[in-house]
Amino acid sequence: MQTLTDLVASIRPLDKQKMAQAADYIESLAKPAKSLGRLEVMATQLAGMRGLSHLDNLQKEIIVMCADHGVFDEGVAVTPKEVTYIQALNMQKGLTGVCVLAKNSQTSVLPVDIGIDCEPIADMVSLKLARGCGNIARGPAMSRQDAEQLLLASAQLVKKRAEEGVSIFGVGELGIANTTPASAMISVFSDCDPHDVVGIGANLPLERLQHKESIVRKAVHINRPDGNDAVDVLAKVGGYDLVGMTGVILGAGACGLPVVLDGFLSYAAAIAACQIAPEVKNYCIPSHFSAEKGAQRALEHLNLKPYLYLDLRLGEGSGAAIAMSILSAACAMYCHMGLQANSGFSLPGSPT
Ligand SMILES: Cc1cc2ncn([C@H]3O[C@H](COP(=O)(O)O)[C@@H](O)[C@H]3O)c2cc1C
Ligand SMILES: O=C(O)c1cccnc1
Repeated sequence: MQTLTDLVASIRPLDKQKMAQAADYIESLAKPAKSLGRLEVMATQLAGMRGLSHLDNLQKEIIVMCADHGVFDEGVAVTPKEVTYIQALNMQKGLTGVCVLAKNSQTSVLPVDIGIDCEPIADMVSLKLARGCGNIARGPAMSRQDAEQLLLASAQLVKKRAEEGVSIFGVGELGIANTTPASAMISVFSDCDPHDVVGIGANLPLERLQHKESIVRKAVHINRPDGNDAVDVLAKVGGYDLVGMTGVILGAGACGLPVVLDGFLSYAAAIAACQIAPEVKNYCIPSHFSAEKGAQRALEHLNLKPYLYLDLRLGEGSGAAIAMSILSAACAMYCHMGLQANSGFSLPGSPT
């Protein structure tokens, strides 16, 4: 994976033949046809991924990209900036929301310092180029070169973890103020006014929402990102964590492995990833419908239908952690259910 072009080229289409075989096999299980609904669709999708030779004993991991944002200085978040660092330490201790939910679904969590405004953190994977990205209300978040370097480094990390046995990835993030750049990215990609996508993030008081909208508008106006060039959008109005998430999504696709999305921030990253490499969409598994205002618009743009409606708006990968149990359920169905033939009956398929 030397260049972004190589990375994109290594994302292959799903294997249609294997998917057809899997669909036939699922039809032969001891149940009415299609009665396990979207679990069947999910198992069929997974069966088409070249990185999964069978759907048994899958090792699940959520990579949590942690970084700070210069735009924090514009008063777009109520949380103290140090909370990014403090919560990153809590990730290591297993104390965050994503950690407990991931533990509950037998999933590991890998926090990555991709630009927290702090000294190096002992025993934490680091891809850090700088302590926080630029303030997008005054200039670009980072150079295009830095964005490309971080995309490749994040994809490389996924490849390494896949070689070490991880077979299902999830994406998460931590970065106080990051709903501001994510809103900017989504408004550029879906060509809509910031008013339609800017939400309260981590509880910004409603009376400050207009200010946050105006900062997003200013960021887009000053940087003039090209909505048809996702790397330009990431570099100009994104952030290190959002670039890292995009790299994780592309990296999973390049390994032929599924990547479970999380909430609002992951939607922004997934839109960027799908624009860079449209084929990667087949490897994306949506998890939940975020309660952040712009979620609907982002998911419509992605054309993905979430599995869970839980009013989550935490981030970190918390929704991905819960959805890992759904992936395990789809695999359990596929690998362990009895067959109609072995049970002495045969049912007609359901009408399509
Ligand atoms: C304690 C705490 C833990 C979090 N974990 C994730 N987020 C989430 O909220 C932040 C984005 O919201 P905003 O743009 O309004 O700052 C990100 O860190 C995101 O991961 C948290 C936020 C807080 C306060
Ligand atoms: O949807 C999310 O993931 C989200 C929403 C608000 C704040 N942080 C994350």
